Amino acid sequence: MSEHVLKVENATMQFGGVVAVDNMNIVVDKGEIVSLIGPNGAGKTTAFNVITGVYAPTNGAVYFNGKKIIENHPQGKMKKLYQGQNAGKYTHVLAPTPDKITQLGIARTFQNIRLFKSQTVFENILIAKHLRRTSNLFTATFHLNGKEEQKMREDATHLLEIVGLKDERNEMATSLPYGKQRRLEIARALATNPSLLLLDEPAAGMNPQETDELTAFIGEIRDNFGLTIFMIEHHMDLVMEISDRIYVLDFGKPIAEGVPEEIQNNQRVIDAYLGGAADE
Ligand SMILES: Nc1ncnc2c1ncn2[C@@H]1O[C@H](COP(=O)(O)OP(=O)(O)OP(=O)(O)O)[C@@H](O)[C@H]1O
Repeated sequence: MSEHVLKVENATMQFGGVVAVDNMNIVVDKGEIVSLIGPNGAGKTTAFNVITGVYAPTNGAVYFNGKKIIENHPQGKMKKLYQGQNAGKYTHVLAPTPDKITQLGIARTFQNIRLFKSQTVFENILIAKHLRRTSNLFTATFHLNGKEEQKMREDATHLLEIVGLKDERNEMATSLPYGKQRRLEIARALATNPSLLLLDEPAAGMNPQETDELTAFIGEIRDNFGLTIFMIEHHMDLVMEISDRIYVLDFGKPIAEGVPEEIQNNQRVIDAYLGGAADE
């Protein structure tokens, strides 16, 4: 039986009194584009932060290609609170750092663009390629023989061609128009050779034309790079057009899962989200 590329099991993330993610179960299969939607503050980014090792979950586990990569079980008083959810299933804490997650083959973009600001387009890609080899930014640029370095440069050039940024290669990353900065950020994530790509609101701040281009671009990179994509997005046109399946979060809990048509017609979703919070 083939394993899910991503499986989130009973994940709970609590910050003091706020339960940002509440016993969440999600699976994403190979080659799928799956979206995570929900009103502001529903817990979507927190879910990404759990999957990418930014936060160790209060409870639960994350599997990547069938291998458990993250798990936690509550201690002390919390143990009693979460006992019902996993009944002693988890035996130890496994909390890899984000760079270890990247090295496993999971890449991510952020709600706010995070490019290396004082570097060119090409350098942004090259640094990301080095980071796949080592998590240390300083050693990343050393310890390579000429051949390896040459290969990385060729790969970076090739990647810029594929994503349509080769003409901008020597421009400063931050001088690019907004839509292209987003594209560069995705390209930089691709430079780490992921098999799973997490996109956090890739269309945030984009105009309709940029959003249309991005929609096509996400489909293209899924096909060209054999990717599995898990995406948070508020632009419903993009979500409905491109998603194979959609999960809806409300107050940290998944309230629905299904293909776009099912989600559009789900009364609970309409009540919780589409009726009020959608921005389109
Ligand atoms: N580090 C943190 N410390 C305390 N509370 C947090 C932290 N991160 C998130 N939260 C809270 O968790 C809840 C979920 O936030 P989160 O950012 O995950 O929602 P979201 O669905 O991504 O929202 P948006 O669509 O606005 O980006 C919110 O109530 C938020 O205030």
